[in-house]
Amino acid sequence: MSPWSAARAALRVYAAGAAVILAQLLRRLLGGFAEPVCARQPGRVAIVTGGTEGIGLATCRRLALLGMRVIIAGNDVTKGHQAERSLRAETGNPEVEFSYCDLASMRSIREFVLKFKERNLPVHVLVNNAGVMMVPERQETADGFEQHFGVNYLGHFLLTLLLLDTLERSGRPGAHARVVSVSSATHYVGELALDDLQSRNGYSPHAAYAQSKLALVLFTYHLQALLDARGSPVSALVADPGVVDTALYRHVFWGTRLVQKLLGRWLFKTPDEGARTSVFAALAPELEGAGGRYLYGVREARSLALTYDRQLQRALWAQSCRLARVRDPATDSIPE
Ligand SMILES: NC(=O)c1ccc[n+]([C@@H]2O[C@H](COP(=O)([O-])OP(=O)(O)OC[C@H]3O[C@@H](n4cnc5c(N)ncnc54)[C@H](O)[C@@H]3O)[C@@H](O)[C@H]2O)c1
Repeated sequence: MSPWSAARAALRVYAAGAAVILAQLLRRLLGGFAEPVCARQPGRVAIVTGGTEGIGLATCRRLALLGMRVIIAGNDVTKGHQAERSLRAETGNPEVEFSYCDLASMRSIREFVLKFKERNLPVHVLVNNAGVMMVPERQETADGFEQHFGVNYLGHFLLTLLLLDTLERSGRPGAHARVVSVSSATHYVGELALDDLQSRNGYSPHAAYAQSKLALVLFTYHLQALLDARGSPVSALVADPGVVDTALYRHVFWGTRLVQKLLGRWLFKTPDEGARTSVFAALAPELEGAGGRYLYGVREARSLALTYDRQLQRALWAQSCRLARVRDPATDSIPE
């Protein structure tokens, strides 16, 4: 990627963020962010990746308050156990637990799933929430994938496919299991470099983040098409939380961090406000059986036109199966 393309990607990402911030400010002035209305969920099970802090932790809190068994899947053991303890105490729900899962390692993801499956528990909700943003220098995961692509997208791709049989057994007509993938408005300015998904030909932290979030949308729509073809009682949805005051911004331009520090309480959503979209996607009764949607706040929105391109969805899906060395559920084989 040329320096010019990298600068253009950065400008586009900051412009997308600024547009969301303005819309949020307006919404706050007009009365705030709507609450999803969801029934209690006793006996139901959720897995939330990156549930140790930020939006993920707030999502776990809301799900635990509704009586779900919540599995916090994360790569930080100390924060994981802290989150487990504090959520149990805050919500009075003893069925909150931490389980180690490093999305930057295919082996760790496989071990997490194996351990989970040994318990014969159902999964009614999988929230693919964990993420990294704008890692300044190009870094690779344990398996040699660019960090944003590997953690934000491919790790979740593998996790979802490995849990798909359990999700399919856990859902039923009228009460679909749900896969919620947390994307972002930056997907609107993202580009998918199918010939260079790992950013080997030049690295831009902004382009790499936006690409990973775009990939999650393409993945969700293809997954839904596959689920529809199989008649599976599982829905796949995208949640866009807005601009939220979390530690995700640790690597952004210092000016943005200053705005976050000084004006965050007005311009940014709180983690709990950000989590409402994930919880809406995971549980709202009005979304029953209505997968393949992009949700912003508690409403459906259109994603980037490119995300509806079936051919692009298929091409990314096939490459992802190859890279993650996982069987395509449609053909039960790893594509060539
Ligand atoms: N904060 C925002 O404004 C915003 C906007 C749009 C989308 N999002 C998305 O929301 C999601 C949550 O972000 P956040 O704002 O709460 O950020 P955060 O930094 O507070 O939380 C990110 C979580 O991901 C986990 N994580 C990171 N690397 C991991 C790995 N290798 N394995 C397992 N877990 C890992 C972290 O431990 C943490 O729990 C991300 O996918 C992010 O892209 C956030």
